[in-house]
Amino acid sequence: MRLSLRVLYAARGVWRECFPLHGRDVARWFPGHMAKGLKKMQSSLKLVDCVIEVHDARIPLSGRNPLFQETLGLKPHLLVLNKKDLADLTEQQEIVHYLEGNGIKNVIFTNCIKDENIKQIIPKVTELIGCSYRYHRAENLEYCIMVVGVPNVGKSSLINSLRRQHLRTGKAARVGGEPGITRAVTSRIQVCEHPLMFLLDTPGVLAPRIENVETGLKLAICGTVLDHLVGEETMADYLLYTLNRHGLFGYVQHYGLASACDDIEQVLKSVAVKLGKTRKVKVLTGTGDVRVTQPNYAMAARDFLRTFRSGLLGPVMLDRDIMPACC
Ligand SMILES: Nc1nc2c(ncn2[C@@H]2O[C@H](COP(=O)(O)OP(=O)(O)OP(=O)(O)O)[C@@H](O)[C@H]2O)c(=O)[nH]1
Repeated sequence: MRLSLRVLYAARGVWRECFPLHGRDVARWFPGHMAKGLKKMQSSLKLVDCVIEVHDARIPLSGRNPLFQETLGLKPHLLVLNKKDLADLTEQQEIVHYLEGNGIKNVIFTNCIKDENIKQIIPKVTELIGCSYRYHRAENLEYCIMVVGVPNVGKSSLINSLRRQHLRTGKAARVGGEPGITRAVTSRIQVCEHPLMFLLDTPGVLAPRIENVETGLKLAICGTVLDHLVGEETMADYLLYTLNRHGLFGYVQHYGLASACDDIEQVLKSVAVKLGKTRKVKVLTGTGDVRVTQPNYAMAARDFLRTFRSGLLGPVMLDRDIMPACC
């Protein structure tokens, strides 16, 4: 829900201009152990004709792992921006232009839950392979594609969606709401008969160094890192900051709040009360212990994030702040 211009105007200056980042150690959220996954991918690369990189359409310009390009970059590359149902793609053309300017020429926006645009993938991949030199694989009539990406962006869902569309068959790759469901580079999974095409699913691999804390927070609210590593209340605060700045006030209606607000404590308190998520805590007073009822902020933060991730607060473009005005 977008509020009327009058209300938005009245609220101008109320929202925070920037998110306080002090003291947040992004390195702790993204431990460097993921290099192992990348090494495995490299060793399978000689079997591969094309790399499909899946990323979250809500963050099309940030949070991708630059090592994919550096280490797997010799192969034809298709960027699939998935979860388009959750993304505000009003500026899709500008995004595509910007990516093109950065050397990413092949981009498809998908929704793997509803199989949207999935049928464009195999023809595109076939075309890319057709234009490339396949080295020792030139005689081989079957294609092998590696699917890479940061955790939880929908790599396994994409494989399952391709199989539904081209083979009319069910699930082959495990899907989950948390990052880290795929643990190893899998054996080949067939996704198409004509041309005969196989995919390798791979574990999600984050960049060893995230460029800045704000990118880290965007990746976190999109669910690419385990929530407890960042802290649900910090993430809820960043989400609130973003929604307000973008004029997305769906949360006010969703939780029946009196008005939009930029104070996370206030919002979580109202959410907790609304959801009946309170808890009794013991307080030591001068006359002894008393039990008081307090809002359960942690449960409220969890619900706020879950609601956002399921799309109930409306589509969002988290990279709007870094899109150059002219792109
Ligand atoms: N709304 C929406 N959700 C999606 C879409 N594609 C996948 N999901 C959900 O995103 C979550 C992660 O999907 P997976 O396919 O397991 O992601 P992954 O990249 O293989 O995850 P890892 O194994 O952790 O690397 C699941 O809850 C999916 O149902 C989509 O297009 N739209």
